[in-house]
Amino acid sequence: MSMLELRDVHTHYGLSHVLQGIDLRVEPGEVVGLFGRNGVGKTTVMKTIAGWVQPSQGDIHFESRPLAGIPAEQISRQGIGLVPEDRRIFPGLTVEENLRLGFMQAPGMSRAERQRKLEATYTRFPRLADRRRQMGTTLSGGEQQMLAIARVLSGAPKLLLIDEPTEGLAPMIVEDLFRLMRELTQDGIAIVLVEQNVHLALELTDRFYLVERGQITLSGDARETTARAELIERISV
Ligand SMILES: Nc1ncnc2c1ncn2[C@@H]1O[C@H](COP(=O)(O)OP(=O)(O)OP(=O)(O)O)[C@@H](O)[C@H]1O
Repeated sequence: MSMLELRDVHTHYGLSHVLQGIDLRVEPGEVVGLFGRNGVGKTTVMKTIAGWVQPSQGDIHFESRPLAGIPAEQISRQGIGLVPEDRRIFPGLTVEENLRLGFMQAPGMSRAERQRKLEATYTRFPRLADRRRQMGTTLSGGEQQMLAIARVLSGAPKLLLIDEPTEGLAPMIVEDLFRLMRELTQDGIAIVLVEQNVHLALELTDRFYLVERGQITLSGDARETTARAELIERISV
């Protein structure tokens, strides 16, 4: 069994049938790209995996355990971290307080361990270290994205779901973010990435899925030239 498996997953918002039978898998350490136009349901796939919304039908398994119907906090404790599109930096809290809230997701961590993790986070994200006493919401867009990722990482996820991380960011920051995501995969973390910049995302992606109207209509190996070409063609029509 794969690390994560979705079988015939359906999700509704009220009467609106948004996901209409999603089948998807993620292997350990793999980067999976989830592509598609606006409004086709990519964010809903991510939220359904993380338990932020509940599927109305279908099975989701993470490390062979069923996830569907389990509360979001519990899913996060099992090792799935969602970095949402809107970043959700807590207003009125400093960078460090935002990070400390992330540690609360990690089960059974001692105070000393938490402090060590915090220092390790600052080593990986020096810009956050410089700004640790600054209010989180006063950071630049790129720094807020880093903070959102750092906060989720403090829960020690095995699988990260990252939703449109580069939206509205300057090209240099986008490069930093991709460098960071590459480092995370080298640490063995699997990633599901939703990204509008398909060409850039494909450089990091091992396998991809194309979502159209709540269904997966194409999937493939991102390293294969023909599969990549088909994806790019399908997305640009
Ligand atoms: N909370 C909600 N209540 C009702 N409808 C919603 C809700 N969230 C999303 N939708 C609708 O579900 C559909 C899929 O939205 P979703 O955000 O998953 O798409 P997406 O592919 O991630 O789009 P985008 O690239 O624009 O973020 C859209 O039609 C959207 O309007």
